[in-house]
Amino acid sequence: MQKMLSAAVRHTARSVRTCSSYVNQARYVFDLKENDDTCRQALKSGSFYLFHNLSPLIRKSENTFYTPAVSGPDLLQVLGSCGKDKLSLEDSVLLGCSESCVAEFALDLGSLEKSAIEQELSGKFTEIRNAIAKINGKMDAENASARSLLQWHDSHQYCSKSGKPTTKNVSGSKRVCHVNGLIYYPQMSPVVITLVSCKNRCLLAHQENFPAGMYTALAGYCEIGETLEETIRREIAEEVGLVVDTVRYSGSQHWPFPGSSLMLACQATVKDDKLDINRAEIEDARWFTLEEVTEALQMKTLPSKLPDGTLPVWVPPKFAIAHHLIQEWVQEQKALNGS
Ligand SMILES: NC(=O)C1=CN([C@@H]2O[C@H](COP(=O)(O)OP(=O)(O)OC[C@H]3O[C@@H](n4cnc5c(N)ncnc54)[C@H](OP(=O)(O)O)[C@@H]3O)[C@@H](O)[C@H]2O)C=CC1
Ligand SMILES: [Mg+2]
Repeated sequence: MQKMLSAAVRHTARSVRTCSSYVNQARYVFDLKENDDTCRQALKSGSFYLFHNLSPLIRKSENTFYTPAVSGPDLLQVLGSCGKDKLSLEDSVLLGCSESCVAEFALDLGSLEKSAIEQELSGKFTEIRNAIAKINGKMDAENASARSLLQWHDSHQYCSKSGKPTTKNVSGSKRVCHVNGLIYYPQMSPVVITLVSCKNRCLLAHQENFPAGMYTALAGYCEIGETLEETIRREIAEEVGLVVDTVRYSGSQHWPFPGSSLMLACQATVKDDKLDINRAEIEDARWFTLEEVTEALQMKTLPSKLPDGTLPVWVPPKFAIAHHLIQEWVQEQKALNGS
């Protein structure tokens, strides 16, 4: 009995510690956002993900690349030798905190000479999509939300009502106009991305601005006043002339290109598969079989040309939610077929 009790206590203690640890982290981050002095203090012991004009710093260790977290004191030293008068730790934006409650920030060093900092930090500032490809196709918070936040601050320097400069709070969770008190919070646009299917085929589309050969699910920005389902119905009708029958939510992703979007991914079905493509928006849209989609999923980004000079169809890489929507459909089809 005693043995069972202590096992139960141990189990409870472990679950409480895990839960309380997440709660502690969430509340610590909330405090950092709300309280300038707490955040100022945290900057000294925080860790920093560094960017140069929105390109993240990546470092190579043996054969792998990673985005290094630079400590506050190390960063101060770099700023000291490369341009202390141009930037300070307070120009950073808060990203969150580690499990051990070390605050994590992002700082864009775009006003400093790139090659000098790269040398100091033993890394390279790399265009974000190339950086993601190098760090094993992972797009984590250091890249996604950091880029969106830094970009938002850069483009919200002035109040749209008074025309006067806005000031960021220490954490960067908002900007304030001191003339009229207006508060600006970082914004993102909701976007639906829908994989439409009809019986045993799914619809993938290619836009003029996509890389050659890349086909993906249909996407579109939500308009004010619309529900998620209404946006899906409208976008599918606008882009390919189909009437959506059913919609099922699948997942979501923060997407930092070109600005900051919340991608809401859904599976949808239609009863009638006759396409009427809106060529102003979509260059091509086609129904694909399970075999064709399975093959496209296995293709590497930018596959080599076929003997006739064309590129085989490929789909977005794993860091895009489109990839997971397509993979989900493939798995469901295979389950239906019993394969
Ligand atoms: N993560 C993923 O897996 C994927 C992400 N996406 C992303 O989804 C997003 C939307 O897809 P897309 O097909 O282009 O969308 P839409 O079909 O809605 O067309 C884009 C056009 O909508 C207009 N628009 C309306 N509202 C906005 C807004 N808030 N921000 C920017 N443009 C707006 C713009 O037109 P105008 O410039 O004429 O004003 C823009 O060119 C893209 O940013 C794309 O990167 C797409 C596919 C996969
Ligand atoms: Mg679209």
